[in-house]
Amino acid sequence: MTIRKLIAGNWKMNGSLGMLHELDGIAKATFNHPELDVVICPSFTLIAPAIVRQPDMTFGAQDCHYDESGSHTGCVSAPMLREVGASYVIVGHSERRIEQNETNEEIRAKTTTAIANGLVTIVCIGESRAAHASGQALPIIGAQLDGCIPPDATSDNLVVAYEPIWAIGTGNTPPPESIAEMHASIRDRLCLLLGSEGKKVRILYGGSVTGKNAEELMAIPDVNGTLVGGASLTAEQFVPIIEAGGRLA
Ligand SMILES: O=C[C@H](O)COP(=O)(O)O
Repeated sequence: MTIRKLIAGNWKMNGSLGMLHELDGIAKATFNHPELDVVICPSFTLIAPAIVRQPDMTFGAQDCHYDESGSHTGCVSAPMLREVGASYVIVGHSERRIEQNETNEEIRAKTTTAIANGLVTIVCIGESRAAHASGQALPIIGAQLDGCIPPDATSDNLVVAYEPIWAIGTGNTPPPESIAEMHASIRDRLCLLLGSEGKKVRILYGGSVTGKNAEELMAIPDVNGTLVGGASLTAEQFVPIIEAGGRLA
């Protein structure tokens, strides 16, 4: 089965109005590769201006609340994201799990609300360096999937991103055979949780993806794209990743 690849850029708490010109080169590469999906997830404040700059590109957010509205100072809801034109949302990124103490239960609630509001939801999972070193990665990933994935999610509205925490922003990536083992295990779990839909859900790899390693990483079985942090911030670094995806599509 061929699964359409997704290249997602997570700008994290970076970027500014003055940097949106980077989207021009990214858009050009995106439109040259209609066989791929490309999404940029800037900060909340940049989503609307990014859409004004490149109205034909796809944009997402980096989080949303599990309630649709209410007394949650400083938070942003899924309907608000849809209203400004976001199509995707990332939930459960390890930086939020660690800094905001987000639990699997909250992440599942956010995923349910995001999907109900028409957002394609990228659920992040990944093990710590300590868990990796002690051989606990597989059970931890399994528990995160069991805890975070709503039972009625489908391949149209759910994406899973495997990001080993120790690979994020470090320049280190796991060996290809280890990524292959992890993605195969995630695929098996998704099939258990979602039945035949689990066979089609896109599983992204994230953690120190660059233009140099993207093709090798996306050639690994069951790696259906990438979630890119640092290298998504400029066209110079992100376009080669889009082109790598295009060569494999
Ligand atoms: O969401 C993106 C990931 O945390 C990866 O970040 P990175 O590409 O800077 O390692």
